Amino acid sequence: MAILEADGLSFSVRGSTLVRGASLALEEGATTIVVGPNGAGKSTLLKLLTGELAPSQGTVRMDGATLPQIPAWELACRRAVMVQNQRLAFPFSVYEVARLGLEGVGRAQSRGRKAEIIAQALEIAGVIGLAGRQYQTLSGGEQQRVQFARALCQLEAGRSVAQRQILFLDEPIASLDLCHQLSLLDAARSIAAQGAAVLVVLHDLNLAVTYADRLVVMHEGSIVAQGEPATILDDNLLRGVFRVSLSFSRLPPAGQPFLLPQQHLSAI
Ligand SMILES: Nc1ncnc2c1ncn2[C@@H]1O[C@H](COP(=O)(O)OP(=O)(O)OP(=O)(O)O)[C@@H](O)[C@H]1O
Repeated sequence: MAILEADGLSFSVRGSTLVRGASLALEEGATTIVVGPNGAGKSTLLKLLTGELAPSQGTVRMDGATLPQIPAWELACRRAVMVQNQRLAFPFSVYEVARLGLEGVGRAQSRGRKAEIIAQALEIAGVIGLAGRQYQTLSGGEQQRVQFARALCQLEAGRSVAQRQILFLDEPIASLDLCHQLSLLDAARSIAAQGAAVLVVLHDLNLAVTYADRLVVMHEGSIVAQGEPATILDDNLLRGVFRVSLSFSRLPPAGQPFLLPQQHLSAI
C-alpha cells in the first residue's frame, strides 16, 4: 500500500519548468530509485515529495493527507531526508550532528534511549569510530555517512509516533568508496524491509538496477519511465535519456546489474 502518492506535480521558477506532470507512488517496503542525467529534475522532484518545495501544480499525499495538512512536527516523524552537500556553520562533533536528527522528534524518548538510537545509527553508517571527531575535519565521504546517521536517528525516533515512514536520500553515495556505497544501500534496503518506503536519487545505473524494486527515470523535468528495472530499461531508453549504448543483446534478469560485472561484489 502506498505511503505517499504524488499526482501531476509540476514546479516552475522564473519561467522555467523544472518538473512537469510527475506522478508516482511510494509503497511500504519498497525501494524506489530515481535516475536521470544531470539537470533532469531529480532533486527538485525529491524536494517536492518531501515538502521542501511547494508544487506549482499537483499534490503530494501521505496516507491521504496533503503535505500542507500535516503539521511540521508530525512530518518530521513521518519522513527523514538526507540532502546533498550538507554544510554546517558550527563546529559540531560527529555525535552532535547525528543527534541533530532527534531535534523535534526525540522529545518523548528518554536520555538513555536517545543515546541508544544515536549509537545504533552511527554504527549502521560506519562512523561510530569517528563519534568524537569534529564534523568539519572529516572527509567528504565520512561527512556523507554522518548525514546518513542523522537521517537514521530521525527515522528511528519518529517511529514511536509514526509507523509508516519514508526515507529520502539524495545522491547518498556520491562521495563514498565502493564498500561504503554498498553498505549504505544495503542499510537503506533493510529499512525498507522493516516496512518503510525508501526513495533514493542515484547516478549509478548498475547500483540502481541492483537495489531498486522500482525505478523512476527522469528526463528534462518529466518522468519518462517507471516500473521494475528490467521491464523498463532498454537500449532506446539508455540512448534517448542517458546518451549511452548497451553492449548486451538483452538485459540480464531483474535485480542483476548490467553495465559492469558487479554481481560478485558485496560489502564486507
Ligand atoms: N532555483 C532555480 N532556478 C532556476 N533553475 C533551477 C533552480 N533550481 C534548479 N534549477 C535547474 O533545474 C534543473 C533541475 O535541477 P535538479 O537539481 O532538480 O536536477 P538533478 O536531476 O537533480 O541534477 P543532478 O543530477 O545534476 O544533481 C537544472 O537544470 C537546474 O539548473
